[in-house]
Amino acid sequence: MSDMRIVVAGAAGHMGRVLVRLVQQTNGMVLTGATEPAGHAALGEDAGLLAGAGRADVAVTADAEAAIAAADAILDLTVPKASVAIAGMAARHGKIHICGTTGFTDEETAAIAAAAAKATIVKSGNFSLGVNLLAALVQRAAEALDEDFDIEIVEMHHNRKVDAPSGTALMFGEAAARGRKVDLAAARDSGRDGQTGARTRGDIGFAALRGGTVVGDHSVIFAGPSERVVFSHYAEDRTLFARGVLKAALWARGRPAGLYSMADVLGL
Ligand SMILES: NC(=O)C1=CN([C@@H]2O[C@H](COP(=O)(O)OP(=O)(O)OC[C@H]3O[C@@H](n4cnc5c(N)ncnc54)[C@H](OP(=O)(O)O)[C@@H]3O)[C@@H](O)[C@H]2O)C=CC1
Ligand SMILES: O=C(O)C1=N[C@H](C(=O)O)C[C@H](O)C1
Repeated sequence: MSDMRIVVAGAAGHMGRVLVRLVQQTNGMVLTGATEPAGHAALGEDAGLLAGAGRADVAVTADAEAAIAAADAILDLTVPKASVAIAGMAARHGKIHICGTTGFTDEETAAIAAAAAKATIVKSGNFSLGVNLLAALVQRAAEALDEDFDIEIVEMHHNRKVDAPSGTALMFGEAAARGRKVDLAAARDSGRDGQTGARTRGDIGFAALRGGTVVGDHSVIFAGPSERVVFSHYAEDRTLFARGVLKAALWARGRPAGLYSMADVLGL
């Protein structure tokens, strides 16, 4: 089989640079495109050199449409507006879109789901094996522990992060809600401040901390009568996420159009 042709969106970003490096180091893949929006300072630079790896002979371009048309897959950990546009391009050209961006509105989420009628999209708020395994365990715990156990989800990230709760925290919230057979939108309680009143039984609470260079810490706490069950995950390096993104891209090759999750990729 020929090498899979890969475009990295947001190639100058924190995750973009890690992805470029990993694609260059991975057998069976070749970097054919790297994008940033119009006016970006990195346009025209070599994506490999920008990533601190070897020369890739791929100049960063603002023409994402042409890059996608000439590739098999685009790896996209950017910003919500860009991801919606990329999903549309992937649909127009029948390509693979690996989407790890977080912070979508409901409308943006629906637009990406619609694009999956014609594109093969793997979308996840967290591409790590550990987080996806933990989500399955959280669902199981929420099935087993009734509403005497209050569910609270706490996350901490670096001070650049612009969305809260994190995509991962929301994944854990969805998993807990599935286990409890409730709708997360109805049970969700985020950002308590001031005279909040007592906690509502059955709510799923979220708290977001921001500071320093923390890559991503998450805990799901089941606080019950006289005991707490706590599930935690600590990301130590962004390569963790990039490895999952590449695994998803290889898995998606040859799959029909549709919206897939990392749980599908991992068979969880
Ligand atoms: N699912 C997962 O496993 C993970 C998800 N994430 C998510 O990935 C996203 C990116 O995180 P991070 O790398 O830290 O953020 P960065 O801000 O470092 O990188 C985002 C990059 O995307 C660029 N960008 C903005 N608009 C476009 C566009 N239209 N086309 C192409 N590129 C564009 C930005 O450009 P500019 O310099 O102009 O801002 C920037 O270079 C976040 O939503 C984060 O939550 C992060 C880690 C793991
Ligand atoms: O912004 C980040 O950095 C991360 N974002 C994802 C999220 O919102 O959960 C995944 C990871 O935690 C890092």
